[in-house]
Amino acid sequence: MYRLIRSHLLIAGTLSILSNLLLLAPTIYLLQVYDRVLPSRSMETLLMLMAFVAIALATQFVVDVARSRVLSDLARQTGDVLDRLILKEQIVVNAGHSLTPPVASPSDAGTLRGFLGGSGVLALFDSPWLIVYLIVIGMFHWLLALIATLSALVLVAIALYGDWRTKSAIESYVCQQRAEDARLHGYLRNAEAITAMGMTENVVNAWDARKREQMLTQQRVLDSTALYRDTSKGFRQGVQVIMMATGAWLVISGHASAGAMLATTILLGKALAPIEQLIGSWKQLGELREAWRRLDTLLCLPGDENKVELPRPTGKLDIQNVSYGVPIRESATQGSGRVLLRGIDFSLDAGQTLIVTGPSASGKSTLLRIVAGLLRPQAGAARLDGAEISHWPRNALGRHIGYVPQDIELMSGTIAENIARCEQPLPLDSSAIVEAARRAGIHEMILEQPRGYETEVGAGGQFLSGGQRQRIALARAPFGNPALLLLDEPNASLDGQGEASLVHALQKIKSAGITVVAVTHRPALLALADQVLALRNGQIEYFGPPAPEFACESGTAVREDPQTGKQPIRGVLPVQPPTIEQLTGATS
Ligand SMILES: Nc1ncnc2c1ncn2[C@@H]1O[C@H](COP(=O)(O)OP(=O)(O)OP(=O)(O)O)[C@@H](O)[C@H]1O
Repeated sequence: MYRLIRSHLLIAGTLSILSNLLLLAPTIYLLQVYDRVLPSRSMETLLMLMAFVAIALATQFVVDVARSRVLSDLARQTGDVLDRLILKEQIVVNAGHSLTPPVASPSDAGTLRGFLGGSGVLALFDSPWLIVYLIVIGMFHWLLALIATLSALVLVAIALYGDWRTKSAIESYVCQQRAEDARLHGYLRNAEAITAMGMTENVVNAWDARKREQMLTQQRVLDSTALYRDTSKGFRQGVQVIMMATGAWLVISGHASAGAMLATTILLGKALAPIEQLIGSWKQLGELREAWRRLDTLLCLPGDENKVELPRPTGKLDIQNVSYGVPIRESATQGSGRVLLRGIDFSLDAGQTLIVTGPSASGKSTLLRIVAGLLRPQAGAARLDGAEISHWPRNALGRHIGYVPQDIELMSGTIAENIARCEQPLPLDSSAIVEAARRAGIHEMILEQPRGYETEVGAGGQFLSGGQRQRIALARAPFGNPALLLLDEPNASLDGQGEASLVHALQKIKSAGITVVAVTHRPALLALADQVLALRNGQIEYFGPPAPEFACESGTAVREDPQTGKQPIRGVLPVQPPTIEQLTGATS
């Protein structure tokens, strides 16, 4: 983090030194008026002093404006860098279906931006000047310096005590706040079901109960901060009275001048002001500290910078003894967990089509996510053209992969933008977009939309039907000619006609030499299969070419039934008897 903001901070720090030096001018002016102008009654001296202080004040104004500009520029620049990183990390974490939330959230960048653009940062810059002011007070009289030092120590002690008392409360409510934000997001995603089933009141009540708890914690922090702020304010005013009284006593006993008495009282006020301001904004400082810690961790996360970009793969896939597990939700501890895939081992030549099937929750989508590089197996390796998938730079790998997830949500934007994978600006030559739509058999469907390819799909694609969303996702996947196409139940929302055009599209894709891995429960895609993989309980039950009984006729898988003749295969594909060890060498 420091590296990101160092240069701006150095400039702002230098300007702060200048500003604080210039801040001494009015005090010197006051001292001179009292101790020199009044006894000598010299108008020239007064005019000279006025000119001196006017120049100092004007310069200070310029320096302060410049310092604020530097800091607001820093807030904007840092925000830009962090916002990008945060969004990237959130996408990666969500794509990996991780139980651990993203390291940082957009509100962390907002907190930092707010702090850098506000008065809190100025108080931080000004507070070290306390020592300089104390030295200057000491130059007038040691007793005044002693009072000032003791009062500064008391204020610092109040600040540290306040920090100690509120730290854990701030941490806990920031944590609650993040969990609530995630929950709120979940409610909004499920708005349709919530409204349709009359769950709105229940959801709002549940949310309200949790929010109230969070608000109570926040209120405790605010109350304590207000208490420390008022205490420090009262204390500072009391100290100024004592300081003035001591100054007056020193003047009466001839140890100091009247000017020194006033000057030191004013200096003390200036010295303590930033500390008082910091105490008053302790809640924001606590939030900033939390945000800073998370942003720092985010910036330290390993990126793709050092990964070597490999040439375009041919699409040969080697899944070598892959096992994948997740920690148990309740304990969320590493070590003990649940195995979702165990000893998955198979290879697919470039250009081959693999149909993955198996009962619900057998691990099909999990396997697909591993092949897409979204999940990293704990054991074994998934390789694309011999290179471990996790070793690929994420963006480079993505260009070679077409992926249709099980739950399709399109991005806000036009149909064309969605097909072109949100490329900005859209390619000038839109023939690739139209070609992708034609290949998926949706060109005509798109032309029927109100604004054709320019039709807005709405948030998540809400203006389109489930089948339309699926077909646009199917056009997007092979856009850019990837080497590997991964489809998770691509025909789940399609009618007979849609399924037939999907089969047709996949035939074209297959003849273009693209490797395809498609998860399906339905037999229509079997006609395209070079290999079939059947999973059960996270293990391979069958891997090999479609067995003879999976014969396909007119795009429909059929099996010879001794009694009734050829019957279409329905539901889950029939699988070989479990010969897992022979087929995969997997150990359970
Ligand atoms: N992020 C996760 N954390 C914990 N468990 C998970 C996670 N993702 C998947 N699972 C579990 O892994 C198992 C396999 O899920 P997966 O989605 O791979 O099954 P599937 O075969 O694709 O099922 P379906 O055909 O119903 O889509 C399920 O029991 C699911 O609960």
